[in-house]
Amino acid sequence: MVKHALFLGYGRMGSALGEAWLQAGLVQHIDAVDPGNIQGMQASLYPAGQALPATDYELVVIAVKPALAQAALQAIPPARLARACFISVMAGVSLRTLEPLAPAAAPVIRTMPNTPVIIGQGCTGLYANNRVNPALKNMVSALFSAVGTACWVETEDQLHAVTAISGSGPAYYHLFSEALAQAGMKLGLPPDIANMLAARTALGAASLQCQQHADFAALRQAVTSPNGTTHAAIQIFEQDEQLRHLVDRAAMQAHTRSRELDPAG
Ligand SMILES: NC(=O)C1=CN([C@@H]2O[C@H](COP(=O)(O)OP(=O)(O)OC[C@H]3O[C@@H](n4cnc5c(N)ncnc54)[C@H](OP(=O)(O)O)[C@@H]3O)[C@@H](O)[C@H]2O)C=CC1
Ligand SMILES: O=C(O)[C@@H]1CCC=N1
Repeated sequence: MVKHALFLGYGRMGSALGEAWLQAGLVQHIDAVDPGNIQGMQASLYPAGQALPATDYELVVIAVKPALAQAALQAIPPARLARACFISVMAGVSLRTLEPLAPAAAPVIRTMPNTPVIIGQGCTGLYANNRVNPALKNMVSALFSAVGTACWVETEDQLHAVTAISGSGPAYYHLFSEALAQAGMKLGLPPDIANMLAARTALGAASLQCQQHADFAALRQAVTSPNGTTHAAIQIFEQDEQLRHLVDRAAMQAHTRSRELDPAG
């Protein structure tokens, strides 16, 4: 168990992780620096600039926007961070940028979670610098497994792909659900029924996809009767592979943006 953690940024992602870890008893106490007016949290909140308790933090989680990483870290007295392991959830920001902001030889772990961590259904890609020993790796695996599924990637560069697929991915599914529900309304369904059908269909389909050995194409084919209604719809999506090309382009754009977010370039 982590006794004392410091969070820099306690917005959507920081608070989702911090509050879940406190709730699960994986972290005993959190001090969170955040200028926002955040209410109802178990963590002790400190507006940016206010003095922190004289504690040696074991864990520092950096959950500010990428451009604020340097300012947020440099505002903390170095003595508080001397023994800490650093976890970043920031998109794009590389170890090359992060390591000089932490004490020399500090263990630094980059992570890319996604919003379903809020309900314990997230998935997180993880990558550690060479100062992270196996015990620390296990501890970090346990933290992120407590909010969903966690996997270590082999290269730091792969985190850009994790960001493009699962970090940003929930928004893609939400957009598809918006479009599907709107189509339902155009076809005469009341909004509450159209929204419920879109959401429940996403949940059911995702649950099938998460079964062991699931084959996405086979699952699609199981819905698609020859010359039936699904076939009629899929023909539109698959015309000139338009949907696949669109998804490819969108993911590539997110990947490029992730690279651009690193102040080290
Ligand atoms: N949202 C997502 O789906 C995901 C986000 N991430 C990453 O998480 C990070 C945070 O994103 P998210 O939680 O969505 O953003 P939020 O804006 O919800 O949270 C960031 C928080 O940091 C606060 N903040 C601003 N400046 C400072 C400072 N100097 N010191 C401490 N806190 C500060 C902000 O306060 P204020 O608003 O008052 O400025 C805000 O509450 C980003 O780097 C993003 O790449 C990673 C994966 C998924
Ligand atoms: O949009 C973003 O930049 C962040 C990173 C992944 C999800 N949200």
